Amino acid sequence: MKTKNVRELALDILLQIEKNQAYSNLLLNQKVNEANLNRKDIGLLTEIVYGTIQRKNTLDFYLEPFIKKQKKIETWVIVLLRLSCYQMVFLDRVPSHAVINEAVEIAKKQSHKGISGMVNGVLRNLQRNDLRNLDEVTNQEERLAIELSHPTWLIKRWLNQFGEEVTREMCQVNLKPPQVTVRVNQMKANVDEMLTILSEEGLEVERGDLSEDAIKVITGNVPNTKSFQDGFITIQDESSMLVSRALGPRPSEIVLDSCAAPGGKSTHIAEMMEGSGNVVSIDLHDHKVKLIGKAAERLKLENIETKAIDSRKLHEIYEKETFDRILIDAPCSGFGVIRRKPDIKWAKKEQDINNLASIQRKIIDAVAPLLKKGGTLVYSTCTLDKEENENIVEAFLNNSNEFTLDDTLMERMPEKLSDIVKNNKGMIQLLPHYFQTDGFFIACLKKK
Ligand SMILES: C[S@@+](CC[C@H](N)C(=O)[O-])C[C@H]1O[C@@H](n2cnc3c(N)ncnc32)[C@H](O)[C@@H]1O
Repeated sequence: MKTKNVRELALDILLQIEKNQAYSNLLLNQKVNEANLNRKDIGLLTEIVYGTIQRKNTLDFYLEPFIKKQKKIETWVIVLLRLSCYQMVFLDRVPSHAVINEAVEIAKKQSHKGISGMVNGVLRNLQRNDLRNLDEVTNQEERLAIELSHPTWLIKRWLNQFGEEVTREMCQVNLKPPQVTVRVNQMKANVDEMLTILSEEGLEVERGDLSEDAIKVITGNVPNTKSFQDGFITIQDESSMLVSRALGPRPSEIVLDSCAAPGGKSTHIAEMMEGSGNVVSIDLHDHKVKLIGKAAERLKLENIETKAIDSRKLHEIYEKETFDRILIDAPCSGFGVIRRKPDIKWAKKEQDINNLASIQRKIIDAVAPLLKKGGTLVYSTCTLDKEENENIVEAFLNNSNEFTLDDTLMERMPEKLSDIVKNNKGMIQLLPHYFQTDGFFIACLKKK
């Protein structure tokens, strides 16, 4: 079989994502491994795939005048036009005529002459004409949705909850490539030692901005390092590291992680407990539970026990007041991680927020009785919407006289955070533009 070039691979990946058959990050990794590309091509492929998904609304706005007269255009042709338009408008390393020639060649391979002629015509028109002006769009929400390439319904919600300035900043951050960070396994080394070791392994690294265990990786492939393979580090975003800090586990405790896969926080908790006590890591899906086991094995952590169970049923399995601490890192809409998984913003629908909120509410109700008196419960999500965050916690508190918000939460958080984050006593909403991290919500509750 003839090997495919970067743009053909990009078309395959984008088409599968468009048909909702795959997640961008997983599919990209899989294709990169299969195609055996060099570093430069991996960079270009990543940039085209992510950029085209991120800017989809804007690209469609630019293309629309040139394709509106066409009868029915097949999805693959739209995707090919989009990825070509992305390169012509947003990348300056490839000249437009080369982008057009490549697109025409791909269209010829895939179909008959009429289609390649149409692709050629549309892209040449795009090249010859000035880009369409956004002022044509008078509705503020629709204009922002096109300019910042997010769905209009999401823009509306964010404008309501955060106002225009913050909405703009969050959307801008979502159009940038994500930062890679690693968490140092403090049982094996400290951050200073790891900065030296990782540099010696050829990575360009810096101390993290926010979390005390974090190192930023500027360049280099983390999974290929000996440090990663030997369990000295784990890939994790800095804001995600703060969740286990909020929980504050201590050696020898019994901790429940009720939505644990792939194990980023369970392994952090187990490290903070210095390998002692017991972390009970639950996830709904058996195949995902296996990932927690794999991570624990790599980190040589023996204090993690994994089980595939629906957390909404945990109260039927465990006795009341079994655990010293409980983490609910709930399934959520993921709008805090759009930089990492840009397809999320197109795949998720507004109704999903209500459905997720109902699951979140059931999980918190089911696991709260399992916490010992005086124990700590952390509810977290990697999303930004009130309905999945504050509203869940407030509704739970309104129904329970056993729990209160923990107003000592900020004492366990980095000092930098108190300057920026509005601390609603025991609740923190970390927005992605504050420190260029993932967006996270963390609420810390105490059982009386
Ligand atoms: C945000 S992710 C957890 C990430 C994890 N805490 C980490 O740090 O690596 C949410 C997880 O909840 C799981 N999940 C969804 N519904 C669940 C349920 N009813 N019971 C248990 N786990 C559930 C999903 O499979 C998903 O792995």
